[in-house]
Amino acid sequence: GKVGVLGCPMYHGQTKPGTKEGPAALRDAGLLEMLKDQGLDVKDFGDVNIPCLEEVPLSDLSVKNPKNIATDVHKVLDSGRACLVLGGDHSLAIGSIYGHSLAELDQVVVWVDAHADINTPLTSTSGNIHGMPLSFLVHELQPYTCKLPGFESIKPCISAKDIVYIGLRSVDPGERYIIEKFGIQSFSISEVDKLGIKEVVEKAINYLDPEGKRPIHLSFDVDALDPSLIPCTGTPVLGGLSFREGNYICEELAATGRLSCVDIVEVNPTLGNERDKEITVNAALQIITRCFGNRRQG
Ligand SMILES: N[C@](CCCC[B-](O)(O)O)(CCN1CCCCC1)C(=O)O
Ligand SMILES: [Mn+2]
Ligand SMILES: [Mn+2]
Ligand SMILES: [Mn+2]
Repeated sequence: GKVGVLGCPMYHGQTKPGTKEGPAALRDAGLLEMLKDQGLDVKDFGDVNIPCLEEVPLSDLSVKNPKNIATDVHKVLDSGRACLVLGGDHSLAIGSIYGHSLAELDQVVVWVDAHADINTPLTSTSGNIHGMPLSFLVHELQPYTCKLPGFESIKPCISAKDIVYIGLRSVDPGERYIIEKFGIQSFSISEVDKLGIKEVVEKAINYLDPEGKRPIHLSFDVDALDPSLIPCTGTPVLGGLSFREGNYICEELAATGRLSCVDIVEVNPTLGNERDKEITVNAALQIITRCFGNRRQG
């Protein structure tokens, strides 16, 4: 398989700037070599240009950010490669999902996360954009939200029925209302406990794409995994997916042969000591290799 790797050192979606070190931490730990060692044709497209907040007024900045990300993701996909986006905080998904829609109109989205990330600017209690990305992208939500200055270039591009959540365990009241109102399919951690990860993944894929022909966008927030596996992330929530469950999800999505774009987000190497960083980066690297065909059978 052919993979294009895009670093996206986004940190403006939340208050802990260390997420801008995420791409470097994954590359420095040997990500590209690992992917090549499993037989992939890997091309590194470098980092998206994320202008730093200080100099650029927010309005220009947000126009540029999602646009840069969307443009670069579109370019990777149009080069015939699957796109691997290394975050950076989860606000980057505004750009990566929009960019995916420029290359493939009928993508479906698997959102693996402890959080729903679908607050609108009006329902958010934190004001952090990494808690809102889906609200900019979902057609049905547009009458209920507001356009942030500078986000004009981002058009909603997915429908509520094209999203499935896996791993939810920290959902805000406004998000719960939105999920119920638009019938967004979600498998929370309690459903993972009840059904088991095999049935959750089967149901998720069959719900999104029963005919098995639509490109899949996996937006994987590492905080979906248990904090013991990912000590270096900004918004940890106890009782997450096990390492095996996380690996299984990615192996099964890769096995469809339609995994077109993968975001790996919210690695923040500055949170925790050297050992914590090593644990976090190693877990993230394993997850990434499963997205591109490497299965645990050895
Ligand atoms: N829902 C939160 C967290 C978003 C996490 C973003 B992700 O998934 O990309 O890491 C949290 C809201 N917060 C929860 C505790 C009580 C105060 C509000 C928010 O800030 O909107
Ligand atoms: Mn195109
Ligand atoms: Mn999260
Ligand atoms: Mn997230």
